[in-house]
Amino acid sequence: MGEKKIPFLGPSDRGFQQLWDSSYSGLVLRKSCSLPAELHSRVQAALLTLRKKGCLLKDLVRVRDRDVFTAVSRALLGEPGHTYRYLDTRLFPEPVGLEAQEKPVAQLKHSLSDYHIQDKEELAGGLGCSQPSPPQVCTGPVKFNVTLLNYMDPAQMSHLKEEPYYGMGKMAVGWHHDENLITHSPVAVYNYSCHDDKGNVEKSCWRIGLKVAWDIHTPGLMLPLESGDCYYMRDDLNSTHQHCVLAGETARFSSTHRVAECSKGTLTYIQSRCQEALSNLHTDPETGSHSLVTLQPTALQHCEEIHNEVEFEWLRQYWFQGQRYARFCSWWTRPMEQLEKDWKLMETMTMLFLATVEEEGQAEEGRREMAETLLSALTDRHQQRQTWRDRCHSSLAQTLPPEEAPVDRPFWGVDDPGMPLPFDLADIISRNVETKPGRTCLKNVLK
Ligand SMILES: O=C(O)CCC(=O)C(=O)O
Ligand SMILES: [Fe+2]
Repeated sequence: MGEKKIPFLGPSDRGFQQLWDSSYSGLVLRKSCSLPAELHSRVQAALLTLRKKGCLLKDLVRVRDRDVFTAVSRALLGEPGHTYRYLDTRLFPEPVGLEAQEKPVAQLKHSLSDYHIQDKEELAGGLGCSQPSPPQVCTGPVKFNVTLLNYMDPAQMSHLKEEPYYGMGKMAVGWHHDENLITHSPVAVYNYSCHDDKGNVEKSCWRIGLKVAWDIHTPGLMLPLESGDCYYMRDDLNSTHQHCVLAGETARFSSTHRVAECSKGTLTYIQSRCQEALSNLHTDPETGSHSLVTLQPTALQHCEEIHNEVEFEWLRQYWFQGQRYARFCSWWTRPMEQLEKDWKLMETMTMLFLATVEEEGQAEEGRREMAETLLSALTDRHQQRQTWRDRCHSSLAQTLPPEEAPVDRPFWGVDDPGMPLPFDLADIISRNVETKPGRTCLKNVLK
């Protein structure tokens, strides 16, 4: 309040184009008229159908250790088994049942992929439809692998934050860099403002705000969007700049296309990690009893890391988003069951590991290291379980209808005979950091 704002320029300001060229050259606008009318109508119909089917939901994300609902409602479309992670939330795209709606969006994606302008001169032409020159195809084809759809109706929002630094107006999405992308991933965004009447004054239409990161001298840039317009963030624009979305007066969809960094974000990846860990578990074919193949500290550490990864990056992430996909007959149901089975075997592995470390009268080499490894993995697990419990039971989470409410899973009671270790690891941790005479405890080992 009363603070001095940094200037920003819009299209009607002098020096706008010059500022764009000099400080925002990775931003490219592609006017609505450059896409076929038929594609517009198919994509827009698909977006409206997704809204009608209730596929677009607000995410309960985490920003600076606090839970918040996104102001926009979202849906992730993507290749089966691929996920997209942002704001401590892993989104699991749901291909089943949405296919009819996905097709036009996939078509849009291809169309946006093909269009990769080399010539920045295009920009000037791009602002009007007068220059029909076909866009140049870029150096290499872009393969967008995730599409994040956004939707917001400002009329339904009781409160939207004011853009704080420049005074650009109300924000639907605050300043951010897009996360979890490959380096220099282009981001292509299709803008569909419902019932957009042309000739809108700047204030009432949807706009994009851009700023140079860590810079309070370069003026910000404000780009108004008409329905059907697309914009691209190219080169390193997403990492060197931040962007925000400024709300107009109408309901509005955006279809955002990106190249996610998914080396650790696919179902195949986590399944193979689980296999790696489980290769250290031997099951006696006669008795069915379990034992660890190797007690090498590095191998055990590796297993405990995978254990935490599958529990916190997959199982809890998935269940935290509740049953929201269940009504579309989730593609993820079976894979998640299998991951949970694998995870449960890893609980057995940790139990065996713990038993070895706590066993009396053993003086193996590497025991100290084993003890340290175990204690650090368990402490991490314990803290992360607590964080997920808190997230699941937060007051915001309570406001969700039952079918969307977060589920704290896996969870089990103190004396669940089916589980090798307790859910709450506090006792194990504390008994192993306390000195207890006559027992070989981690604390003793660590001395
Ligand atoms: O809706 C837009 O134009 C962009 C939204 C955005 O920045 C995002 O989803 O990351
Ligand atoms: Fe973004």
